Amino acid sequence: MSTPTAQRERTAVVVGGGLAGITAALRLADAGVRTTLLEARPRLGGLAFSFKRGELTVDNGQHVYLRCCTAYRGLVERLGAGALVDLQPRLDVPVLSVAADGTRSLGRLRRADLPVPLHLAGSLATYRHLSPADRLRVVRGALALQKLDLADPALDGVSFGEWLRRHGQTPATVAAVWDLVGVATLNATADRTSLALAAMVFKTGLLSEPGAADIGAANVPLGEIHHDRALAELERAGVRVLLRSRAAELKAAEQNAVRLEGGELLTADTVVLAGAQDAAAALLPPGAIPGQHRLADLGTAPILNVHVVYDRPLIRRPFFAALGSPVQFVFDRTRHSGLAVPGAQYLALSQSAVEDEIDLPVAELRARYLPELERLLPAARGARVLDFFVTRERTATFDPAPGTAALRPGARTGAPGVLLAGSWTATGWPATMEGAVRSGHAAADAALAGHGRLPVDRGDGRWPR
Ligand SMILES: Cc1cc2nc3c(=O)[nH]c(=O)nc-3n(C[C@H](O)[C@H](O)[C@H](O)COP(=O)(O)OP(=O)(O)OC[C@H]3O[C@@H](n4cnc5c(N)ncnc54)[C@H](O)[C@@H]3O)c2cc1C
Repeated sequence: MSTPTAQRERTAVVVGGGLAGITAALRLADAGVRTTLLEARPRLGGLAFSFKRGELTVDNGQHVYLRCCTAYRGLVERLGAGALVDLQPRLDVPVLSVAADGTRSLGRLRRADLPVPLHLAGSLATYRHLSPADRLRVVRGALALQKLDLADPALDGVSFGEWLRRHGQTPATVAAVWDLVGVATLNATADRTSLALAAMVFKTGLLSEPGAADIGAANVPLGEIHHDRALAELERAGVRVLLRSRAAELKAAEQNAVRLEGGELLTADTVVLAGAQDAAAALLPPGAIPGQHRLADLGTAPILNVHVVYDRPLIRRPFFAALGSPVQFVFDRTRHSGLAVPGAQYLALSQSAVEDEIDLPVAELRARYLPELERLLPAARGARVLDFFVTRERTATFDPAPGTAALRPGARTGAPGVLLAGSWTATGWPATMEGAVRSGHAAADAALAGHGRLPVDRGDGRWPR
């Protein structure tokens, strides 16, 4: 005879060891649920991971977060990794452009310690990449954006680009401000982005609190936080972590059962599917969520990272953005990577929304990017390239196109005890670490609801305890 759930220890299986799955598993374990975390790959961290290349430890892609990413910051603290991330005291993005005659111009997107929206006014007023008239246009655009109601479903039917044009934005303002920020955060140009997602990003990041957009990043390889620290903390919390363990089938019944590729069957009251949308589509019982057959319509978008090790230092700042160049953002990775060649510098170019480049051969990317780096950085002209390689993430994010909101399900499904998590679910955020962690909290909150007075995620970044 089976024991009633209320009288025995509750159990959960979390499928997927990315940030969403790590969060959900920790929360469930914290609440006393006997939890198993399955990860198909040999490491945790999902899309935000590191690997070894000779002496270098390489991140698959440069990851940054903003001060307003409270849930991600809360997870980092929960993992005891607060000292392994840095956060700018004040937003400061150097933006470099080089004219055809070689004239270099460095603009700065910086914030002051003033209330919103004045915090950006001084920086915009002197922003070299825009004429005075265009600077005013940006201010008007920002004020119009601030008035948008993020709860209005109509926003998702419009492209950000179309809205920007309707609000007086020019190709110059789109390139120097809206796409400069938007492509990196949304992984699509304004014309291909839902106004709902763009408005969410700009309102939250630039127009909520003065410090919201201060930029942070790990000061160690991502794997030290998302794998090493996460594994240690999950095990400390009592989670059974099974790496190299792919869930092949979910049998939803009174007791849900997950069959591993190797044949093992794990039964659990709660199953959190925390893989990407294709993984969820493969495992969800038929009819578990409305519009399940449309999950594949939630497309994906690529991110490319171009890694170059030079024999000498070329940049002094931790990162800069380029304008009027195929180069988007350039990060100094020397310190994080363990590069041991004295005097050498390791730069990583983070290239978002690069559908037309993601499959180009390395030789072609080298021919495209090395001369461009020489044009942007005069010191590169005499420098020797010690290493050049690329990392390609073809399905880095979901495609943030208009119409996306309707395709993103919430955590709850119609199958009892089966929940969804992942940055692609309905968090309101674009595909980010923040969205992933929020989705993990949402799944845990839904799983734990009705099981007594357990702490829930308050959305303030403090780990529910
Ligand atoms: C190159 C790149 C740069 C990025 N830059 C940023 C950035 O700067 N800032 C930012 O906030 N975000 C960034 N992102 C996005 C961010 O990394 C993701 O949104 C986030 O990590 C997604 O986490 P997740 O847990 O939702 O999913 P994932 O990371 O996709 O994790 C899902 C996990 O589930 C596992 N899985 C799937 N199916 C199964 C199965 N059947 N059985 C077992 N395991 C399974 C997968 O192996 C994977 O590990 C970037 C992404 C990339 C790729």
